[in-house]
Amino acid sequence: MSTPFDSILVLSFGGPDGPEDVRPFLENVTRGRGVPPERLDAVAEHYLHFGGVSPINRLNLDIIDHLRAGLESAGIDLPVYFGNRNWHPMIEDTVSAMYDDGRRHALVFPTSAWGGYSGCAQYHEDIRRALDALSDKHGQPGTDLMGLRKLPHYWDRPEMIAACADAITAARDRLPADSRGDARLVFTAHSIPSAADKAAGPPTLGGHLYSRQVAAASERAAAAAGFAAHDLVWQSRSGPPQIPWLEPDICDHLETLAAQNLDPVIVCPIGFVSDHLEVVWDLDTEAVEVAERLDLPMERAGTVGVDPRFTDMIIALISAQLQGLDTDAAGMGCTENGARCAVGCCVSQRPSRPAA
Ligand SMILES: CC1=C(CCC(=O)O)c2cc3nc(cc4[nH]c(cc5[nH]c(cc1n2)c(C)c5CCC(=O)O)c(CCC(=O)O)c4C)C(CCC(=O)O)=C3C
Ligand SMILES: [Fe+2]
Repeated sequence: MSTPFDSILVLSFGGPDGPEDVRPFLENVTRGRGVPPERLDAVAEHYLHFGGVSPINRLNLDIIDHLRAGLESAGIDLPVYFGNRNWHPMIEDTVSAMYDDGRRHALVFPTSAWGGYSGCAQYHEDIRRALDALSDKHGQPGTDLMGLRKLPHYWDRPEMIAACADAITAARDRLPADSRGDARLVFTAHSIPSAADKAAGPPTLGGHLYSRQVAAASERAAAAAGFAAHDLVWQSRSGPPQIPWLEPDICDHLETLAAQNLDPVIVCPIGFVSDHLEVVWDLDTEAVEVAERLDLPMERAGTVGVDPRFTDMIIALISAQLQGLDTDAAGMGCTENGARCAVGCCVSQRPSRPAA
């Protein structure tokens, strides 16, 4: 569909809004993906600890409020919609409502900055699912009805790196003045199965696109914050224990660091744009408990979603598209109607999901 863009869809992961949502939400997340029941029980507990409410929906609505205000100041008159992969508002319902409102060509902003199956390809699958649902409803191919163009990976945008560096500096300033100079900087992102990381990105680039992007973003943010050294670790692992995932885990790494010395640690969740459950539970609860047991002073840096530069970045990505940038020039991850970024790109490792 080559009509001009007439709307924006913010597309995210979704999270429960109350205790009764927790189980059905987790069922949606893990549909046929080999997450053991014990792990699901444990994760359900994490959500129930917060009354069954994930902060993610409210945080996304904040991002959308800022985006609407930013678009207005930039003189861009496009309505902003919100849809999720795993919980309400579900992308299928949102896209259907967009169609009913007369929207025919939307730009899709995903709340993941990264490549890889979970961070990019799965968002393309969400877009295809929504177009399929539209097709079922109207009896015509979804792509004859509407076009949806996902914006590119944005982990390397200068606004992101600058916002992340400032969040690190702010965390360092919260440490006691006499030990700040020795602080150790540790970046963390969501772990994924090692096989999924190996398969991440177009085959021509040799795989490992996700972990390489996270490593490169960490390098840049550390340098911008004035750190000569840093570590990169992973968090929130799920899946059966016999399957390798990216390591080390943040909590294991805190043990390793404490065995060396008790210099304070700054933990920067570079892998996430907002303080959702993976941050407030896995870092602010679990990792904090480990650090306290070890007597290791620890400060967690904020996430970038609340920084005005994050909004500026989304608007810059949108403006580039409004100026007629084609998908190839826009950067990796930008395709129309859920098309893969390249042949064989991020092919899912799960036999239950055939590669498109
Ligand atoms: C790379 C990546 C991102 C970053 C990119 C992006 O942001 O998209 C991310 C984000 C998120 N992950 C989230 C939550 C969950 N992730 C799970 C499971 C999994 N994540 C994976 C990867 C990622 N996940 C993987 C490989 C699995 C295994 C199962 C599968 O292959 O799908 C599970 C199941 C239970 C468990 O095992 O933990 C839950 C509940 C929430 C919402 C938090 C909230 O509610 O506030 C968010 C933003
Ligand atoms: Fe996840």
